[in-house]
Amino acid sequence: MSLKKTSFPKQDIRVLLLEGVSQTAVDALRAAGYSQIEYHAKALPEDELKARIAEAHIVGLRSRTQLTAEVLAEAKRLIAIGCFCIGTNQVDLDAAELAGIPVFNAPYSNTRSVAELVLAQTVMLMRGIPQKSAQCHRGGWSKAATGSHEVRGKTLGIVGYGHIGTQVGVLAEGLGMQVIFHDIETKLSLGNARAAAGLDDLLSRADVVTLHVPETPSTQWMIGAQQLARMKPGAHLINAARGTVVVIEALAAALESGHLGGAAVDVFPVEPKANGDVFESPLRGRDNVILTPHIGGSTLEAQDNIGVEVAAKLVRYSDNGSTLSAVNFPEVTLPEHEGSLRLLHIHRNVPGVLSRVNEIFSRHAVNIDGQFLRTDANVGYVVIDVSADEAQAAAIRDELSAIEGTLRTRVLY
Ligand SMILES: NC(=O)c1ccc[n+]([C@@H]2O[C@H](COP(=O)([O-])OP(=O)(O)OC[C@H]3O[C@@H](n4cnc5c(N)ncnc54)[C@H](O)[C@@H]3O)[C@@H](O)[C@H]2O)c1
Ligand SMILES: O=C(O)CC[C@@H](O)C(=O)O
Repeated sequence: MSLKKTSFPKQDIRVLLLEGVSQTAVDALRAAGYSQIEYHAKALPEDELKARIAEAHIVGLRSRTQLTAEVLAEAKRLIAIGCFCIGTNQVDLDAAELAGIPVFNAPYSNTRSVAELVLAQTVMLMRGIPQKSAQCHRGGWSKAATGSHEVRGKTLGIVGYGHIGTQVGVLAEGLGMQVIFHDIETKLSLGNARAAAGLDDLLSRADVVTLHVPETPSTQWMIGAQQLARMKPGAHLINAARGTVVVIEALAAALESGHLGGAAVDVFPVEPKANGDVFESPLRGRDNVILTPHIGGSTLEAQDNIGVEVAAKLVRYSDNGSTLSAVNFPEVTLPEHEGSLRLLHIHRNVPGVLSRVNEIFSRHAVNIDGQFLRTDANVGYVVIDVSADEAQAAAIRDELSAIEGTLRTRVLY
């Protein structure tokens, strides 16, 4: 296979894939010429993570690996991070950006999987199936309709009306539910869904409340004892968002007191690092709680799609410099650079850098075929296509690297 040359051969680019990301990612990376792939089925302990990431140019992970500022400080060679999931809260996005490292994710690939699970849990909880199933497992038999309800005509309250929340709403309306939602942004209502007057209003009206917010400072512990007390007696809570959104001890207390009828919880404040590790939770042992090991988005369909999508974003950035859909970085969509060398310069967004960049190019008297620039509050990303030979490009790159405020430079040949 003839491979387009990059600043150093693709075959030398080391890709570290963690947490058993789908084989489709490995296949896509190999097909694009990336052969140095280190694959781990689990998350690594922090010490090992630091040692492995120090060697890596690209890292791929799911929700368990914490890429803190401390871990990223070890990642001297890292050029890109791929979160093979929706959530990116496990990465210190600011620290990554200030190290000149874009972070990519798969914002839609497992949306449907989560929505289907939540819909199923809504039906199960409203029918009291978790308790009935547990009873049968213990040899019991209680064939009563008490506490068992159709979902038709009941109210589903969706907190966070984004990609997943809206899908859940559409599916729930298909079963005849009334959908209300609460979001901090003004959202277009799909179908007959209606915005609630606020979180308290939603909590006091819904038969089932389902959470679909990201982990942010505004969502941390947003459902505590006070909010649970506002829910209707006998109502149910579903959390497939993030474990930090619900105060789990308060949820356990609301279930213990009988105020809530049941819950389905997929995400936890502390989750085991690996399959087989012990799962500790105050919700364990309760018949009216469906517990799942953070598998809302874990279907083969979703994982395969995520593998393809995130690998493609990493390859596009590594080969071409394109940062389209990066979650922490100025987004630049770039054409191919056939016939030109492409220089990438990532710098702190401070005054004077761009004029120094341009001064270097004019001094070298190379023809500029294209220039692309995007900035955000922290970082500037400038991409320059030039007609130059490799020696000129290397000289320019060295001068660019010496500009104060430079975070990273690369040449794509
Ligand atoms: N359990 C799983 O396996 C699984 C799978 C996928 C996603 N998730 C989680 O679900 C979250 C939501 O995913 P999505 O794709 O729908 O995200 P999204 O960004 O499309 O939607 C999130 C919505 O929440 C809203 N929001 C943010 N802060 C809020 C607040 N304080 N109060 C009310 N609304 C608020 C946003 O405005 C947005 O509309 C992800 O961030 C991830 O953490 C979990
Ligand atoms: O695959 C995972 O580990 C996380 C899945 C989910 O929480 C997501 O954010 O997409």
